[in-house]
Amino acid sequence: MVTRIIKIGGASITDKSQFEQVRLANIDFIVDLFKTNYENLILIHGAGSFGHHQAKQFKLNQGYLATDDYDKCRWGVCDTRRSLGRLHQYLLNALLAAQIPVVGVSPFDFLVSDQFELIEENFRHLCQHLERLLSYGFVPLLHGDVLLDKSKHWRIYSGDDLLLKLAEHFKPRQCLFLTSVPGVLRSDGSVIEEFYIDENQFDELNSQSTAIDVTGSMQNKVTIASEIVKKIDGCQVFIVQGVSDQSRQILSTPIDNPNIALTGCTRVLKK
Ligand SMILES: Nc1ncnc2c1ncn2[C@@H]1O[C@H](COP(=O)(O)OP(=O)(O)OP(=O)(O)O)[C@@H](O)[C@H]1O
Ligand SMILES: C=C(C)CCOP(=O)(O)O
Repeated sequence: MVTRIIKIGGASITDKSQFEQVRLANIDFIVDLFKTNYENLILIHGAGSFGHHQAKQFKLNQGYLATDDYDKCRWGVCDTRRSLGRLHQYLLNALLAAQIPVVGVSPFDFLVSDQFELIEENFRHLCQHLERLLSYGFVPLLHGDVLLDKSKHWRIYSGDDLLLKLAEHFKPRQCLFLTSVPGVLRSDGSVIEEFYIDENQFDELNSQSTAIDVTGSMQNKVTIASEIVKKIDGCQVFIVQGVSDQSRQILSTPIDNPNIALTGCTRVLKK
């Protein structure tokens, strides 16, 4: 049984406007949230400033295009994964220092797409591996990654997309997206506290869309969060600032409390 799946957004632990700039104090704050409730937990982290820059430079989310220099793009795959590995290491160090029995798991080692498509069969081995880790009491830490693709050589796979697939399989009680902003914001900057999937609209904030991102930023997050709410009955879904009182409150409230009511973050809901 999985209680929670949490995506630690790259924006919450790095400065995405800079190349490979980690925010160590933010990592410590977020790790502290899991110190006493890490049972049946799956963690995923995003790339932030460790990966999005290279992925954009080498256009990795388009796969390999015949017009591009193959060796250069292949190098981009290697460098993106090296960079992701650096951020992954920061998180592993902090989680282990907090006595959380974490082990790293890379989607690259398990998932191979075809024409960017991933089918259920692709996830079988990964999910079996995660089930075994969880049954032994480990906390798996996965991440957004580069995947190999049978037709296009490679693709980018967001931690948000991975969260949806794992949620479909494990049917957790709660999914959290920790990020750098309080939640889904309106164009005037106020937070949409209850985002109803069939009613609310997502407004892209132009002023905030300058950070480098190849996986769709908040818009993709809202789409994924909506899919989870649609597909998994009873799963609480929040988009919340990683370093905030709200994230602390959510993670210190027993999961069985159906009346968890918060201000200053977004809960994604269906009517
Ligand atoms: N309407 C909006 N509401 C909230 N954030 C928005 C909105 N429009 C754009 N954004 C941007 O989306 C960003 C969050 O998406 P992003 O994908 O960067 O988060 P993340 O998951 O934490 O990072 P990563 O993808 O690196 O893991 C915010 O930092 C904000 O700048
Ligand atoms: C290699 C990359 C850029 C993975 C992106 O994953 P995300 O930050 O979770 O969207």
